[in-house]
Amino acid sequence: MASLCGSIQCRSSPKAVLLDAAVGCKPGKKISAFPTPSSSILPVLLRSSRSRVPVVSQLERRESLKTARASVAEVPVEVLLEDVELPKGDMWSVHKFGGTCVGNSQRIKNVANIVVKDDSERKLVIVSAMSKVTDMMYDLIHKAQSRDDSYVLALDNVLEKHRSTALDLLEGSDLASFLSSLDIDINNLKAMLRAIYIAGHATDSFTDFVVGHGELWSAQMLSSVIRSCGVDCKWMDTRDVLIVNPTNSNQVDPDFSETEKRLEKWYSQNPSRTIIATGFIASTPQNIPTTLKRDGSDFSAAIMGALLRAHQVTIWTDVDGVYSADPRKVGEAVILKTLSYQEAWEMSYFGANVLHPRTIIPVMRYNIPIQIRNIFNLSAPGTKICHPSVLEDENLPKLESYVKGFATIDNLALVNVEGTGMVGVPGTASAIFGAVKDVGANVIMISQASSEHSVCFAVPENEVKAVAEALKARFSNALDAGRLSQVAVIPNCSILAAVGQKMASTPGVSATLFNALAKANINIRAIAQGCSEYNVTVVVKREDCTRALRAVHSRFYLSRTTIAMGIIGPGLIGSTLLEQLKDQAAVLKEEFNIDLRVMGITGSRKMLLSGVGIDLSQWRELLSEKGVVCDLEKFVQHVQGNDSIPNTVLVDCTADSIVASHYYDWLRKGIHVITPNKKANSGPLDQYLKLRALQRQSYTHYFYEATVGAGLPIISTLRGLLETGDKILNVEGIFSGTLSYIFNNFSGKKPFSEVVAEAKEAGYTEPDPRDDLSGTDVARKVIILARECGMKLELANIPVESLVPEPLRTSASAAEFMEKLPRFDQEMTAKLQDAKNAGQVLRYVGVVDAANRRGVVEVRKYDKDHPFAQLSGSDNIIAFTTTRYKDQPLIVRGPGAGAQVTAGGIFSDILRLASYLGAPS
Ligand SMILES: NC(=O)C1=CN([C@@H]2O[C@H](COP(=O)(O)OP(=O)(O)OC[C@H]3O[C@@H](n4cnc5c(N)ncnc54)[C@H](O)[C@@H]3O)[C@@H](O)[C@H]2O)C=CC1
Ligand SMILES: N[C@@H](CC=O)C(=O)O
Ligand code: NA
Repeated sequence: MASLCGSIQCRSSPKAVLLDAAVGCKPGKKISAFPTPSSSILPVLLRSSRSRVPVVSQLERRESLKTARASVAEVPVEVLLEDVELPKGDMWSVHKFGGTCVGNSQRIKNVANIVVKDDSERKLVIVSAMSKVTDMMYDLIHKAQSRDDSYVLALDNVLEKHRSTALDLLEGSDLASFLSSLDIDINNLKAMLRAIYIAGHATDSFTDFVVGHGELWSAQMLSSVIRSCGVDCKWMDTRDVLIVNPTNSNQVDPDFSETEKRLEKWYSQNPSRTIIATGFIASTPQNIPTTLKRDGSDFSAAIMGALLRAHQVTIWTDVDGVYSADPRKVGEAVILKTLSYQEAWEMSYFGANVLHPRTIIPVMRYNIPIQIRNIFNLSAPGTKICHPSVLEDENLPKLESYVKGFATIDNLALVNVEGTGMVGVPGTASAIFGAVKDVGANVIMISQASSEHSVCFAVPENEVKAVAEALKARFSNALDAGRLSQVAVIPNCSILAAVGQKMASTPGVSATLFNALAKANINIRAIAQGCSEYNVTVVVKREDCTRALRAVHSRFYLSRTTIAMGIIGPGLIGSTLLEQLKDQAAVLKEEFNIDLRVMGITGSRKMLLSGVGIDLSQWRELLSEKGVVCDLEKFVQHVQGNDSIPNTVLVDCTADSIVASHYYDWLRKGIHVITPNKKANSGPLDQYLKLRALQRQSYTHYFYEATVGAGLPIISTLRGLLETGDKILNVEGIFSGTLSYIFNNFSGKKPFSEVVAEAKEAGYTEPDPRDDLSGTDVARKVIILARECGMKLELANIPVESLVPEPLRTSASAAEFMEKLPRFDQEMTAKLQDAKNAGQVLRYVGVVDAANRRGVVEVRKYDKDHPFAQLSGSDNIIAFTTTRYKDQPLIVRGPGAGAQVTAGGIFSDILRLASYLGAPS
């Protein structure tokens, strides 16, 4: 029989018995059959040409052939084949192996191995051309029709690739058969390409005929290898079976009933439990070769799976399955274990490299699952695409099961047709889309609000010019008359779609999606959701698309809440924060789903950058060994420009007003800012107001709890009072950890300068301790709280009593100041003695006098039983007197300076940010 090729194993199945009887061999004994030219369609193509190629198609020959030639132990014998009925049902499993799966001889052996190991009763295997071969074949056509002689050489390369693969794979008569059939094919191709060369043109069917050869060769080689493993196996040229009708959109529609008839007939003449069939290629009802176009082999497998009512169609590829988002854009994308047909459909429509939607339709009719598997990672279970009722319970977090994945389409433009003249006018939409159709543009998304003032739709960017021109021409009267105000084009857009079957009828999914986008500061240009609710589609600026994808992906718990952090100023506080982050990172990841990645650390001289996150156990060594000259702009770009992380925060641990002056720009870029640095909030009022206004307008966060009272909840307490409608009358307190420590410990036993040195050593002071002793630091805190209460004060408005001896105020450096301070010890001892004599203690206090809208910083004397006199260590104490807390003020007290508590306050702001960005609370 025509397609018997190589050796086959006799089996004791009914069909095999028939064959066994015919050839007189026992089950298990090998028989061989002669090959036949695979290019069975060629004569059909050339029937009307004057070629010397025989004009009887193999199909026709097969019609008339009632016998097939076979051989036992290489001796040809005639085998009489009787019609055998094609069994259908779940005894069949269908596999499809793409080009990379059969890319070389070793891979073809692997494929054979997988096929042999599949213990299904019957198997049909669709195989693509070896990788790159289809492109090589298209290149032959291209060269020949451009009259480029090098097509001859290129054809030799095609021949050589298959010859050498066959030499690796096959031997004996199998090899001889294949090589002889390959030679015939190549000679036929040579003739055909010559004809194309002379004509300078290739028709579609000529092209389809040529390019389909890759599949013919890989199917023949694979079937030979499988037979050599002792498995009864035949190869099928699907052009003899698969019949399709071209549609006008460069697609084809399978003719299922004709294909079924032909498949049954083919099977009756080629009964086998394992069939290796060519993917991609098919014929028209007139037996003209054609192809199934893009992703054609998947489609071949789906059609065959449906016709056989197979229990499963496995699509073998080189990825572990379908990802929740493009893994090149979202590093944390996960493989989905299951998808419903509709979900797979939507994902692939929106650009996910899943399956072409049409591939799903044939199998969906019979609820046949499609399994996507990685041929290079057999341990990965892959993704199963099936009816929603059989989706496995994956124990996924709730939201994940609602939204399965996200996909994007780039290079789009939005067209907005706007005007009052459209309202209530039937036919407007038809006229708009009629004009779009006339220029052959593909409308990807449509959105129209019910006010009917505008119709907005997305088309591929390269089609938008023609669309806009067509619309302007079509509506020129309406535009002139003002019934339409504009046909506007918004270029550089992308679509982001969230896909999930369970989104239907689940409130809150789109709210969560939009919320995640808002929090990532991404503006949505247009929205569409069909009433199937399987996808929610938004249009965003192209430059925002990847960030948008990451933000929504991370929000729906497909990945952790991941934040890219940049730490500026790894001094005392900064380095303590890095230490705390290092210790807590694993717990945050595992228990709270928060993944904090320090992507950069910059001091004032060197910076260290990382693409994945700095190893915090050795950041000091890395900074000193691998650090580069610091450049704040580059640093910020790097931290924000990370590939896989949607959220960025810069943590300013300096006391630098220049660093603080960048906050506005950073927030505008969507970068969150967290800081213990008081310079921005106590700096020039106009800049402060601008910063806060920006912060309120956007979803970008600016947290600065540690600027007052270090880790103590001062800002948050004040906010809480104000936001719940309380009225602040007065905030009074000891705001300086340094001064608190000094006054708590300066009892006269040690000189004043020594106590100051202790405070510095303990990490309570500002980088320059004069900022503490001068009262400036306290004045800044008073300003910060006053402004928080809505008072518009500048630092200069606060009268401050300085403790820095007059002659030291102009010392060149903090070090010089510390060195000279002992000269003034006696002066301070005298002040202390004055207070003691009066039975009182000295305390350095700051006051926000909200009632009188002023602030003050001064040394006050307090009785020894006053709460302010009871402090120890670096304690701060802050008393809020409000309308609600009038008789007894609300008091917050505790250590208000020091590395651990300050870094802890910053850390807690970072976690607040994570929770605002969607981490579970
Ligand atoms: N020490 C404490 O208890 C508290 C401190 N703070 C604030 O924390 C901040 C840091 O204080 P410390 O760590 O004690 O100071 P520090 O002097 O130990 O550290 C500051 C670091 O910033 C670096 N730096 C300065 N300018 C820079 C620039 N332009 N770019 C990059 N790096 C730069 C310095 O080289 C230094 O490493 C200050 O704003 C301080 O007011 C806030 C609350 C409590
Ligand atoms: N130097 C400051 C540190 C906190 O802001 C202080 O002493 O309070
Ligand atoms: Na605080």
